Amino acid sequence: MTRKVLVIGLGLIGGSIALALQKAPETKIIGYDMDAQTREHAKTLNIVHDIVADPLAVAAEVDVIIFGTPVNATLDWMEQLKSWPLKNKVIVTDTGSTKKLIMQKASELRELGITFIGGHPMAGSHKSGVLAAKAHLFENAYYMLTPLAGEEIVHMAQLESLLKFTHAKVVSVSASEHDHMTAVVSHFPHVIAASLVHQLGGENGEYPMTRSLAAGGFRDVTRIASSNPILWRDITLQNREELLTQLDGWEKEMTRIKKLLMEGSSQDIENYFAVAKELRDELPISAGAMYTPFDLYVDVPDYPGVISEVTGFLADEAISITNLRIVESREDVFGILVISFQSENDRERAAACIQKRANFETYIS
Ligand SMILES: NC(=O)c1ccc[n+]([C@@H]2O[C@H](COP(=O)([O-])OP(=O)(O)OC[C@H]3O[C@@H](n4cnc5c(N)ncnc54)[C@H](O)[C@@H]3O)[C@@H](O)[C@H]2O)c1
Ligand SMILES: O=C(O)C(=O)C[C@]1(C(=O)O)C=C[C@@H](O)C=C1
Repeated sequence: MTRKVLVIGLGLIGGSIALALQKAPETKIIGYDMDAQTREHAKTLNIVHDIVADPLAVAAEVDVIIFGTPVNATLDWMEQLKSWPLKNKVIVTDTGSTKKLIMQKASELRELGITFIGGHPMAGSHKSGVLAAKAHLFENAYYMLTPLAGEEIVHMAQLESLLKFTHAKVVSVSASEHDHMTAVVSHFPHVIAASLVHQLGGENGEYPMTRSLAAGGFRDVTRIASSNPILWRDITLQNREELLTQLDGWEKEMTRIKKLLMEGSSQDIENYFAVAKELRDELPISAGAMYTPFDLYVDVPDYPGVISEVTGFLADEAISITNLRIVESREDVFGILVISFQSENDRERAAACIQKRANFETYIS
């Protein structure tokens, strides 16, 4: 029997989930977005199998509903769900970056016999919209589920059996743990990134050249400030308390730095950066769209043009690469070229292509 999945909100996240879940057997993905052009793109780019102009039209026949909408819009949809003619066994979930308010609303749905299990894939990008969607966006990323207390194991298993096609690492946490942890690693850094950009904006009058000098460091630290403001407005409103707690901690940290700058010895200052470096270097490797673990090591002989030769082979076979670097660890006539790919499949194709075309040895670290 075909399982029907309705995805509401077909932007970066909803579109990526829809693409990933197309790999699930006997599963039909139906999409809805409030934006007509997004619906059109989703259909022509085959992001969904079918598109509807009104989700209510298919509500009674779907087995799973996934919200890929900004978190305040998700709350509105959850309210509307209460009066929809849903299947008894429907499982409803979301992808939103905040969970406490959404799970409060989920308790109201439970009273009406509707199963809602909160979800949040910890991968994304500053890009938004359906055109940025990618099937592999969640590969190896954490995917947090926030079930209500006492959620039936069979419901969890049903949802996980579908989400496994995202190739994410599914974990369960409570809604309040979720909102605390994401405030630390995602929501508050977002506020800081935006504040740094505002601070740069303040330089425009007297030092207009400053913005032209914003190179790697500033760009790395502020990339996320280019995200969709509506998304972040909603996240901030829903996780305001945790953000205020983070802000208190940040103010204390800034006071510590101020004291360090005014009174600290050069050793104190060095220690401050050394401890930060150690903590940062120990972070587990990130997954998701920006960082992929799909590196291929290639032993390449040291002659001019060898790198463009290798990348040319890959281009000939339409294998896209996400990053490229050379490891300078040896001094003999070979070097190690490290090429990153978006997926396991791309890496396997690349290894086969390089071995066939150049017979350079390839290996995975
Ligand atoms: N961007 C990220 O990095 C990221 C990562 C993980 C989770 N999330 C969460 O995923 C959700 C979607 O984020 P996104 O990055 O895909 O945003 P997006 O802006 O790319 O897409 C949102 C989509 O929802 C549609 N939409 C907005 N309001 C709607 C409504 N009321 N009804 C139907 N459609 C509506 C928009 O037209 C758009 O297509 C958010 O809840 C966000 O918190 C985002
Ligand atoms: O990589 C980015 O651009 C993101 O902002 C992704 C990011 C994050 O902060 O890590 C943003 C919001 C999400 O809810 C999950 C992931």
